[in-house]
Amino acid sequence: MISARNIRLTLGARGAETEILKGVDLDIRAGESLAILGPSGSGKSSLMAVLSGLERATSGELTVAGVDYSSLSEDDLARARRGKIGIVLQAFHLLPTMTALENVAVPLELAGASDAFATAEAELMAVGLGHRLAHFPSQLSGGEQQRVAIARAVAPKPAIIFADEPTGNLDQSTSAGIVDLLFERQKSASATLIIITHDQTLADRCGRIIRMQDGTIASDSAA
Ligand SMILES: Nc1ncnc2c1ncn2[C@@H]1O[C@H](COP(=O)(O)OP(=O)(O)OP(=O)(O)O)[C@@H](O)[C@H]1O
Repeated sequence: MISARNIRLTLGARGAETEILKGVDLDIRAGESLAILGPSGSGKSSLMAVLSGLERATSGELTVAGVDYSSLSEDDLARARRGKIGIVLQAFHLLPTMTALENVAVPLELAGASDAFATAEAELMAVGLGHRLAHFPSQLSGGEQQRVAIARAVAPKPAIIFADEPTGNLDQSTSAGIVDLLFERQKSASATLIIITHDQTLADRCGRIIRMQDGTIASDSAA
């Protein structure tokens, strides 16, 4: 599903560049669940940004879901990503002026789905929010907002779901429910799941754990 060879990422102004990813090699099979662990600043979010097509690698080869990302422009990357990749972030990034239903349905509609609202409603029911469709983000708890974000990420039936610290802003019992949901939705969509986390218990639920250290993969093992 993902094949990365010698991925390097350098960011910053000329003369003050920082090499953030220093030659990452990684293969991820379809349907795998993978946790990315590592100290703050080791490059986890940067690796996710490159693998999900949000950021272009400075050099290296990258194939995602059969598409050669290394040769695509930023615009083509955005097109390649659409519908194929779902992203869940720590800060839920819901649009405050839209209801829960609209937050899930509108991106589907923009992507051309004819049954966007029906699909969005079904996804929100699946994450236990059938009774909160007309609520705005400010009227939802943190855990509920993250459920909406998961429904939004999964609704287009992406091949890959990325989650960056999906429970970082939630208390422990809410987190457990969110993690259950992520794995359940992954199974139901037969998607590949890649989670960045500092939580060893969450990592242990993934089939595979990689550890980043200073822009490289320091270890890669079955959980
Ligand atoms: N635009 C940028 N320009 C220069 N350096 C950057 C830029 N973005 C990130 N960095 C640096 O790249 C390094 C890796 O950052 P990254 O966010 O990928 O780490 P991380 O492992 O996800 O950390 P955390 O666990 O704290 O989120 C950090 O040292 C960061 O300061």
